[in-house]
Amino acid sequence: MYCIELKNVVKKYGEVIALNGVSFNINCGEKVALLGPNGAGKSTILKLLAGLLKPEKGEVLVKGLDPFFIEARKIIGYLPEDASPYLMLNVRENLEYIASLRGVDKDRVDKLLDFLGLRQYENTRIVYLSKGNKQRLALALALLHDPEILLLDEPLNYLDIPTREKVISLLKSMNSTMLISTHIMSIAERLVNRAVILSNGKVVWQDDLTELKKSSGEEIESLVARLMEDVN
Ligand SMILES: Nc1ncnc2c1ncn2[C@@H]1O[C@H](COP(=O)(O)OP(=O)(O)OP(=O)(O)O)[C@@H](O)[C@H]1O
Repeated sequence: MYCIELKNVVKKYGEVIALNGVSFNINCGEKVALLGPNGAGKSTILKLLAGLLKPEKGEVLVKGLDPFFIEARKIIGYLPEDASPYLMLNVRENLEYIASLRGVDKDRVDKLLDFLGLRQYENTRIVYLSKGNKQRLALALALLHDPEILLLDEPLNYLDIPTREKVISLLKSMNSTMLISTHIMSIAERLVNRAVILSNGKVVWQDDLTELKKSSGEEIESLVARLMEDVN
């Protein structure tokens, strides 16, 4: 069984066709980058997999389950593009609240506070956090239950360089199945083995990034840009 499966998925927002027959699979334990120009449909795919949207047509499965099911939600960690934790709570309260819902030990909250450099902000309300620190908290919330399946929308947005490096090492060390949407190719190259490239709501290319680089000899950034443009 695949850990992530999309079969001929069509998703519309009113008249806008965001996804037009998208199919791809991800094996359990695999780390895959979701690449594509602005508006290609990357965030929509992650929202469908997180159970926040339903497709008009086709099937979206997480370990064979509809992501709307509680059993699926338990094993998913989702970092939205512009995460909005509970604004009236402070950093620790946000983490402890989600930890209690997920049945996670409070030690894990402390570990993540330290790892992500949030200790000094633990009593700060979200409205007073910088964008980077809000992103650190959003990452902590997605990672809290050590999820089997991680859906990350631009995980390194707003983070400073040392924190980026820490997060990259952490993600690399995890055994979770990951689907990571990013515009930063160097990060995709360091984190994943395979990429799925979307354009205009369709998969236009998917394969092993190392093989692609080897076979073309071109810099990966320009190669991927060309793959995206060829179909526009
Ligand atoms: N809530 C919405 N209402 C209407 N249209 C939407 C909505 N959300 C997304 N869209 C449209 O759906 C398409 C896909 O959007 P999506 O956010 O999935 O793209 P993306 O690849 O994540 O883009 P980006 O790289 O710019 O974040 C775009 O045409 C976008 O304008």
